[in-house]
Amino acid sequence: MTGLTVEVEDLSVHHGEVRAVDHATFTLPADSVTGLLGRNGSGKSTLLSAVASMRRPTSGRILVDGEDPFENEALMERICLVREAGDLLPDERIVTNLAYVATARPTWDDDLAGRLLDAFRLDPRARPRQLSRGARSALGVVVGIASRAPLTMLDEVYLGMDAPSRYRFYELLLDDYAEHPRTIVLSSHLIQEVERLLEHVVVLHEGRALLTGSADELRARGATLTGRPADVDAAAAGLTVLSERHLGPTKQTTVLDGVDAARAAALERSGVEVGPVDLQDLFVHLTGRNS
Ligand SMILES: Nc1ncnc2c1ncn2[C@@H]1O[C@H](COP(=O)(O)OP(=O)(O)OP(=O)(O)O)[C@@H](O)[C@H]1O
Repeated sequence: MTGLTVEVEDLSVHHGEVRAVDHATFTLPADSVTGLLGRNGSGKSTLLSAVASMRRPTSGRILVDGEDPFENEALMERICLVREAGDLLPDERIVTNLAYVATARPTWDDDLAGRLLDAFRLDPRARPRQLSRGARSALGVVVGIASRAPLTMLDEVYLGMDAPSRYRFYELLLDDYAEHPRTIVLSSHLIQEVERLLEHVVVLHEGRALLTGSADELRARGATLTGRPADVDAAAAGLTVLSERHLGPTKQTTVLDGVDAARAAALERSGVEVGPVDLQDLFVHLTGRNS
């Protein structure tokens, strides 16, 4: 089973007067991990619920594996959207809930679900309503990973999970993805944490897909310049500065555009180290303005 491709064309989804998604266009490649990055209220959840066919687009088009997902039952069992706690029945035991999910998901792996419950120390006899917020989120993670859906969308599933649990989640997701490639979308604003997982990125801002591409392409749009402060300042002169940090006697400045391979080589020769841009810096720069 391979992952599904998602094509979003000029998509708008309104909630009454609110244009939650506003003429967004992008493609998610099959068998990749995409970060859907955006500030609060940028439209991430609305967009994902439209792809999962829980909301009808106001205009524009969504194609999943070339088909419209709306009321498409055959496609629905291949698409899994996990929001907090995975939309489970709050008063049924976890084991009962998972058995119910399994009947709806042909790709469900029961052994994996058991191992994930152990990893997050979730008692199968517990009921979702009794769980702490972080444990409920971990249960959502179990549903999302063990479903092994060809299109798996995890909408800020880490809410309330502490740092060790979140890192465990990233590790378990990557391990399973390596063995069973599929299309995974992670919506998040914890960019520094998820950055290393991402192969592809869509930055949503005020409902629009502001930036989309492979994570490496986006990182190559800027550069970090590290070295003696005077040398770094000279190298960054005239460029758009995204951030500046002092690291003991050295300075690190992140710039956008303007550092091609030839310029990077010249800077390296003059003692300024050139590295890729941090996605977080790029994200803050692009979405920080209230335009
Ligand atoms: N059911 C709804 N009715 C009216 N407006 C809504 C509804 N759901 C979302 N919105 C509005 O649509 C916009 C996008 O919300 P959405 O939840 O999709 O964003 P988000 O990027 O997922 O946000 P967050 O990161 O805070 O979860 C916001 O302005 C929000 O207030």
